[in-house]
Amino acid sequence: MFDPAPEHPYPYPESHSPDAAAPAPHALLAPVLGLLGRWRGRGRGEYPTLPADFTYAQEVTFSHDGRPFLRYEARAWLLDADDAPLRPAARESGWWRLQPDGRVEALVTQPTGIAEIAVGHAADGTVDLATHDVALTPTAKDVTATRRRYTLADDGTLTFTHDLAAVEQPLQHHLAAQLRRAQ
Ligand code: HEM
Repeated sequence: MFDPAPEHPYPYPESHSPDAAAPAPHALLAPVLGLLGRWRGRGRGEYPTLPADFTYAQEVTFSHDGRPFLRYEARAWLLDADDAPLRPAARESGWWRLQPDGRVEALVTQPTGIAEIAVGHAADGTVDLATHDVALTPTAKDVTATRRRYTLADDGTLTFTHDLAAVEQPLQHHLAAQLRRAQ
């Protein structure tokens, strides 16, 4: 006989903001407290293998459940010249494991068959993550490295830049976006 589990005893959805009722953020999240929540904004992208630059919008969410890691989720969609949505673009999700001294270990997976492990540092409103390892499914594009930088400015703008080494190209600019808190 199936014995159903009791309802999940911990708050769901996970806490999005530092002042949410519960749970309290873990002390190791201190360097990334300013990122908690949902962000939305526009960006531009390019890569030497692509025929043209592109403009996109993106929504990014950082949440926590009281333990020393962030849940990370990002969804992008391409925009046409009139700001209208063209089609869904990259999405990814993962975990940022905060270590003492602001060190960060991140695990990020994408539906394009790419799983990244990145390491870096969070301090003073900036998070800088660079590839430690990449695993690819058999049909994924050949991504060898990335670098992701998030910078939170005093005016509340979160700037994101993403460098990419892939398809035999060296590490170089792929994306830059500016995000603001979304409701
Ligand atoms: C906001 C997030 C992103 C957007 C809007 C974006 C957009 C694009 C676009 C429009 C293309 C051209 C192909 C297509 O039309 O689908 C592309 C290609 C590509 N992107 Fe991104 N991308 C994003 C994030 C990423 C990330 C996180 C990675 C890898 C970690 C990545 C790796 C690649 C690769 C490998 C290609 C193929 C290049 C080629 O084969 O010539 N992208 N991206």
